[in-house]
Amino acid sequence: MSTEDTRTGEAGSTGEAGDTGESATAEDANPRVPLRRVLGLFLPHRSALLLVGALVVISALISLVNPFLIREIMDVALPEQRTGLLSALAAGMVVVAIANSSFNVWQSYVSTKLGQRVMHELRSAVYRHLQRMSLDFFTRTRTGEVQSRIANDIGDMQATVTTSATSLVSDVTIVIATVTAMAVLDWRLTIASLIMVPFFIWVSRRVGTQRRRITRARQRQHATISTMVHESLSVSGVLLGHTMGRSRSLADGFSHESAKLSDLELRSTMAGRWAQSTTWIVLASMPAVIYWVAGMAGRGENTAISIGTLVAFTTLQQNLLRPAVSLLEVGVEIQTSLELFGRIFEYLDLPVEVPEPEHPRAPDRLRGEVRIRDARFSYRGLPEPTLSGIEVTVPAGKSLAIVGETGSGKTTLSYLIPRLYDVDAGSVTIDGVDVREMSFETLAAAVGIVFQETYLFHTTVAENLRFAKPDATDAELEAAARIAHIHDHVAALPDGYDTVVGERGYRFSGGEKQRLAIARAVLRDPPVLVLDEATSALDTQTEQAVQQAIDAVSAGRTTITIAHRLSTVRDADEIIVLDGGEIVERGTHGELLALGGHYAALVDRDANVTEAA
Ligand SMILES: Nc1ncnc2c1ncn2[C@@H]1O[C@H](COP(=O)(O)OP(=O)(O)OP(=O)(O)O)[C@@H](O)[C@H]1O
Repeated sequence: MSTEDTRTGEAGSTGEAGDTGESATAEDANPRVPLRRVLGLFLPHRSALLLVGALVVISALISLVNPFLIREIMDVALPEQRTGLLSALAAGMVVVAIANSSFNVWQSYVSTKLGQRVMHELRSAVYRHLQRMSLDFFTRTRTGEVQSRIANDIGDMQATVTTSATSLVSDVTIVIATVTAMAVLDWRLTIASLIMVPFFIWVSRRVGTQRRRITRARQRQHATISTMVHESLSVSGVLLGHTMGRSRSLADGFSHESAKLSDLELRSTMAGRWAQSTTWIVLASMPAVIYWVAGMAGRGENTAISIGTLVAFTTLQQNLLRPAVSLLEVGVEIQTSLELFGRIFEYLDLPVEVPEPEHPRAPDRLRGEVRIRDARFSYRGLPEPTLSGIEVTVPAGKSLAIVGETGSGKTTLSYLIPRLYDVDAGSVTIDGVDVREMSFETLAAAVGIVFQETYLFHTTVAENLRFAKPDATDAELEAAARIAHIHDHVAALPDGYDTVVGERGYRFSGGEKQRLAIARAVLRDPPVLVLDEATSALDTQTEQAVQQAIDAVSAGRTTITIAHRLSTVRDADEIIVLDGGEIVERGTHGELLALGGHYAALVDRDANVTEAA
């Protein structure tokens, strides 16, 4: 455990690289996201989707009515001075405007709700999936990276998906309907208007690709910034930064990364702006072209275009302006969101390395016999196995101590029991059932762990303890705290069990935090207790307090202790000595001393250290 913590701790000095602790997933990969997969997310909401589509089409069609009313006003009602018809047509125009706006509001409500629902499902799915990832994933991935994908990527997607998808439908409908209406009015003017379309499509695609590239870089930069904040502005990060005199250089490093993000944001916003402006200018000049074409066409016989048609036509053309420009923008936005979807799908596609069995088995009665048979385990990427040929049986209620040099594999072995990793070969069973066959719930009920470094949430003592057992009564909390020898301390605090422990429990001392962790572990009353002993980091008095707590909670349970101080393992029923991931000696304290091998040497060294202290 300690080795691992140091590694992540070192990565905390993000000031230099910002990219330390790179994710296991290949960040440079650019997986093409199939559009079908994105659409698949919306499929379960077919009815809402259809409603949005219908509303969009209706409001687009309604907006087409006005030009025809205008034509009637210009060509019939006004010249023929038919006041009744004029009033009806004018009233019609007002009704159309009201109907159009009402449908728009309704449609934006339904579509935003739909978009938010899909994003919420995606966010939850990613969180749920990441909860199933093994420890391996988290030791390789920057926490800020995970945070950033859930917060920034999905957040940005939300904006693009909800607005882009609806404006896509709406724009396409308006464009098709308007062009049809234009063709009904006059096909020659329509052709003259559409001549530039292929050019616009080409421009949009180019800008889209460019934007996608910038988005990828931008989201990665977001993740870097999140990681830096997460690592260097946490209690541990600040402690390290201050004591190493690196606060200023961390701030400079952050400033550098922040400037990079600003630059990327600017480039992302500006990508394609020139193309958009050109499009706007061309479309806005269209009426001029139309008047010119109409004027020219009007010189021949039988080809004159009525003033009404001309005004109706240019009105339609103005209608086209906004959706046409927005369509080009939507094309670019879709490319952007595909990139974001890609980053999210990448996480969703990560294989679950420690899967929960579909048909779990549970021991008839949990007694707490732990058996490890011929177990082998290798960390990914390491050439040699970290553990091999491990063969241990701890009868229910007995104690096992694991000792060995630093890096010999003690912590790794303890991880195999609660299935933080799965063995590569061999098996781990509890009361005769392979841990791989147990549901996570059964396993958690069977094994309680106290890690070397205590992790507490930024909430009250009571809430922290209840994390182990949400329905625990106050009396149960107190009983657990008493066993762990921490009740008196907590009760003496001004707010007692309602005291907020502070970020990661920094408002408690090391020994107090450990005893809280012990109380938390025994609250569930697990028959097996794994203790990664950290007493070496504590002073003698605190160590005694923690040891008393450990002795108290160990009574009647199977305990597997990773011992860093040999004074604490004398009474263990069995001691195994690890060396290079293999068991090199086993027996009781007396037997191992008599053997005069590794254990005796370790005890010797430990005694010297204690004496020297
Ligand atoms: N996540 C990991 N990925 C790769 N290698 C790891 C990982 N965790 C530990 N190791 C390596 O596996 C070996 C065993 O580590 P482990 O933490 O089990 O040792 P330990 O005996 O508990 O040491 P200590 O007494 O210092 O806590 C070490 O060489 C360590 O560097």
